[in-house]
Amino acid sequence: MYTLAKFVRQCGYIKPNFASRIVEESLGNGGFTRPYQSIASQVLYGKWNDLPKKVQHYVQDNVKLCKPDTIHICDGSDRENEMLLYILQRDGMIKPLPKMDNCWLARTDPKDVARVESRTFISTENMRDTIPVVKNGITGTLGNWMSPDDLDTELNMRFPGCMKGRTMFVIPFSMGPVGSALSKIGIELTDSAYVAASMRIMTRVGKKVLKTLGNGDFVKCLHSVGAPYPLKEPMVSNWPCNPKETIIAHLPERNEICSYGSGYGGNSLLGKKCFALRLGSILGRREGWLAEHMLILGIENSKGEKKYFAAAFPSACGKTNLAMMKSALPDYKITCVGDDIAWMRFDKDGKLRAINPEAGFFGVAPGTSMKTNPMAMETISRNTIFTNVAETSDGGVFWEGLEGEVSRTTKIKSWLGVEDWHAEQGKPAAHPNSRFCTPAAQCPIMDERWQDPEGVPIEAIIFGGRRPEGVPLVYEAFNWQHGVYIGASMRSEATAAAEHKSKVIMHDPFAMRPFFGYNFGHYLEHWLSFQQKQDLDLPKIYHVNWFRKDKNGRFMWPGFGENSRVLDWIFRRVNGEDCAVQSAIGNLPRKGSLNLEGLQEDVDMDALFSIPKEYWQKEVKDIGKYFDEQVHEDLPPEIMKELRSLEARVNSM
Ligand SMILES: Nc1nc2c(ncn2[C@@H]2O[C@H](COP(=O)(O)OP(=O)(O)OP(=O)(O)O)[C@@H](O)[C@H]2O)c(=O)[nH]1
Ligand SMILES: O=C([O-])CC(=O)C(=O)O
Ligand SMILES: [Mn+2]
Repeated sequence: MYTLAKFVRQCGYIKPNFASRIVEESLGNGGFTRPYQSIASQVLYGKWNDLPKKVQHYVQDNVKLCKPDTIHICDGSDRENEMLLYILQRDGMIKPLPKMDNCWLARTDPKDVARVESRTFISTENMRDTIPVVKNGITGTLGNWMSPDDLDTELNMRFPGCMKGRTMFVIPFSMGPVGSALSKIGIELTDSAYVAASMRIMTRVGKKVLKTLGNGDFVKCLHSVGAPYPLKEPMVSNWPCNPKETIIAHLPERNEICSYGSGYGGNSLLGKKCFALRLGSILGRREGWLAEHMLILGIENSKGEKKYFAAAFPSACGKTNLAMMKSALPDYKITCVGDDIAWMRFDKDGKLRAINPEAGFFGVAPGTSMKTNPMAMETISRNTIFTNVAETSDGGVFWEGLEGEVSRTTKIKSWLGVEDWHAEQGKPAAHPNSRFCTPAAQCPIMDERWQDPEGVPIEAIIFGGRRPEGVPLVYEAFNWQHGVYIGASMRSEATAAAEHKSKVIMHDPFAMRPFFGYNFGHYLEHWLSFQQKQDLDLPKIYHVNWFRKDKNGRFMWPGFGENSRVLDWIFRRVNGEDCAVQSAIGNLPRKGSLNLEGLQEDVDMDALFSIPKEYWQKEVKDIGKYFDEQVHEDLPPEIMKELRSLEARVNSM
């Protein structure tokens, strides 16, 4: 009988820990590197000659450097996916979830669960290209710069021989629909089958990409878990990584990304944050477009009138949930174009057009339920890789927020492997940054134009964050420049998406603080530049806050599907409806203009929309200090002008 196991064996895949040993035995030379034969003979899967010359050179250079035992050239086929999953399962990195359809659970080393911002660097000749020059004596918080020489030293300490005993996967991928003028191609080299299987979901992978690429240029993405054989330390949860040596490096001048030591998605799926946001934002500035940490949604009313909005909220602050919400207002239908990243460009008619460069969702699991996000629940019911969630005794998944949706008799095993987990034990069942990785095409409300190579026209841009105090549910910018100021002054409670202590209120301008590819001051100039251009249809700009809390620490607004009430108000504003009143901070909904029909919960609207004067005076002061210290001389004067006008308006409240 022809089995997958047999096929995998025939291809020559051996367990990584045995690979080097076998090479060692067969060579009888103490296990040092295998004598250099031809690179083609190292290829277990795929054809070396199918690779364009430039790609061959890139692979060749890095095979010499990283010394993998074998090479796999990804073609994106279903059969390949079965192999990847088989290998991952065999190596104990994932296990099947039999209650679901082709779903898998990965548990990481608990030291490798989130993005590591402190180890993320951008390297350019000129420091000021990358980060603002901060005020004397202040530590910068708007990105980490490293000189190319220093970075080379860091990389040379890590990459040589880093893939020994492992297979190198060569992943040709397209960010954006293959062949669209707005899309870009990358090649990721990785020694992680988990990354290969996830990239297949998150991006468009395969032969078509190579064909489109031809001998053109691509973004070079090198990734290693940093755990060559023989291992220096035993693996935890069969999850290879190297947290002590982790580094995520960007070399925009060489169109290159090098990530070492972490297998976690945000650090290892290099098409996402590293390429689509950090390098993307640099390209955007150079070429006159925008790469943003934004969801894209479609909203259609009962008259068949349709608009598209983009929204930037920091990590784990509600993009996925807004992008695929089920509207509480029966008059509206929401459709999803993307949940995390938007590439946007003004077209020849002056309309801002957006594409979602991704093909999947790498979404936060906790909090997702039939009640809060039924569309996500449907999406993740099949072909999904879960990471660091808890599992149920009947072969399903569990996380905080699903309490009402599992039967009382099922037992729960926590993400750390604690059997018979109970909430009373005081630790969460799932890691707060546990994620699902799932194909976008499976979402029942994908917009009919989500893969449109032209992109969709954006009519409103929404900023927001977790603001427990002082910030109303929604307000509207007076104009583009004021809107850019609002984006620049964004703040939010830290979340588990990165290594920061959660609940601290952090500045997170444009929800891009961890993702700026270049100097934030220059980024602001780029945004402001659009108001000088003739005949652009500039979208209206808003700020929302679903996370205001009352005295008892409870959310004042029910959120999720009820957020459609805010989208409705924005929709009508974009249509020019007179339903706003001016306030010191922006335009607020006129009393009674927010549609509250059918709202089940009692909401104290006055409290939800209040703008406490002292709070805002402090806010203005904090933001002024932040700009002065962190952006300093790189702050465009227009932004300071906006801050001063806000201050004057707040003082005269
Ligand atoms: N209270 C409340 N919580 C929300 C709301 N929307 C989302 N959340 C919760 O916030 C958390 C993160 O939400 P996501 O939508 O996954 O965040 P995201 O912005 O897509 O995050 P990244 O993928 O990290 O960029 C989840 O636990 C959600 O359940 C809301 O309207 N109200
Ligand atoms: O990159 C990640 O790990 C997931 C994500 O969307 C974010 O953190 O904003
Ligand atoms: Mn994100």
